[in-house]
Amino acid sequence: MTRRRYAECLPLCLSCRALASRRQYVEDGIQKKAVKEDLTGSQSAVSLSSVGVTYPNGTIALEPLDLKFNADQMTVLLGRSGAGKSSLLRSLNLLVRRTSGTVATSTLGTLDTKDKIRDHRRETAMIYQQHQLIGRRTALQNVLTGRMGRHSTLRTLFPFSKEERLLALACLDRVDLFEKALIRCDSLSGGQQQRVGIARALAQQPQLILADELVASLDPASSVRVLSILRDICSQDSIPVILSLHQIDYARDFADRIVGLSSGRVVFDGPPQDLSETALREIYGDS
Ligand SMILES: Nc1ncnc2c1ncn2[C@@H]1O[C@H](COP(=O)(O)OP(=O)(O)OP(=O)(O)O)[C@@H](O)[C@H]1O
Repeated sequence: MTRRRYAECLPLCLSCRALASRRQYVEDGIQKKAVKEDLTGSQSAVSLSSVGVTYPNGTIALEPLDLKFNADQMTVLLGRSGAGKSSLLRSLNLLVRRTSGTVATSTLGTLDTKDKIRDHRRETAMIYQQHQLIGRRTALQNVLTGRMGRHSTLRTLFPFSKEERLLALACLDRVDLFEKALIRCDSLSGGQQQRVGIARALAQQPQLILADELVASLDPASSVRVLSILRDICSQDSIPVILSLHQIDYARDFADRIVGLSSGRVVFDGPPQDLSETALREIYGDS
């Protein structure tokens, strides 16, 4: 970090430390609790009713299914390749066209209007396996892109406010990357990049976090770190986290709930301790 850039960042960094320690985020000068107060306890945060997905080429990715995902619950989707995990995740943020059924959230109700769908997408963070970061931009700049959806197109032409930069720094601090704020993302390790992706998701101030095979290309130590961070966010901020994994051991270690899919159908739904050999055969077959 050059001396000038460090000097620019330092006042923000110092304020950010205080901000992060109080676990409060700031948006447009108004302090907002990170905890989603209206998504408490076992109240359902997002639910699918009879949601089915058939792609235009006739592939049935999801048979009509009913699922509810609660706040402060980390749900892992397990299943063979092609079982329908990504299609389920994409149904939850309405990025895939449903053939049947409805999606509802506890704050917006049934997502049946353009406005509700836009609001839901804005409040749903998606974390991808390949990070989807801009390599030549700093970690801080990448995290700030999580704020884009909060502004009109015209507003995005202007620099981010100090409050938003503080929020982005607090999010980087949350994933232990505060010191890397001004480092280009293509200079970070794969695990660090994935943590920047999580910080960007947090900057979105989401009501729901979805993650598609986010540890697929990480080493075991980085995978455990990333999954631990997500689990902490889920329990401390009461944000439901739903992620697909291929590693059964990680599902057992980190999930509150496991949903097993096979050929677009739910064949297991329960806590990790109930994931028996029989259940695994239902999910993965005998091979
Ligand atoms: N855009 C698409 N058009 C047509 N078929 C699709 C499309 N996307 C997925 N599919 C098919 O739908 C089924 C479910 O795919 P999906 O990606 O949801 O499975 P998955 O469990 O996430 O698999 P993986 O673990 O390999 O990512 C598969 O048969 C797949 O080939």
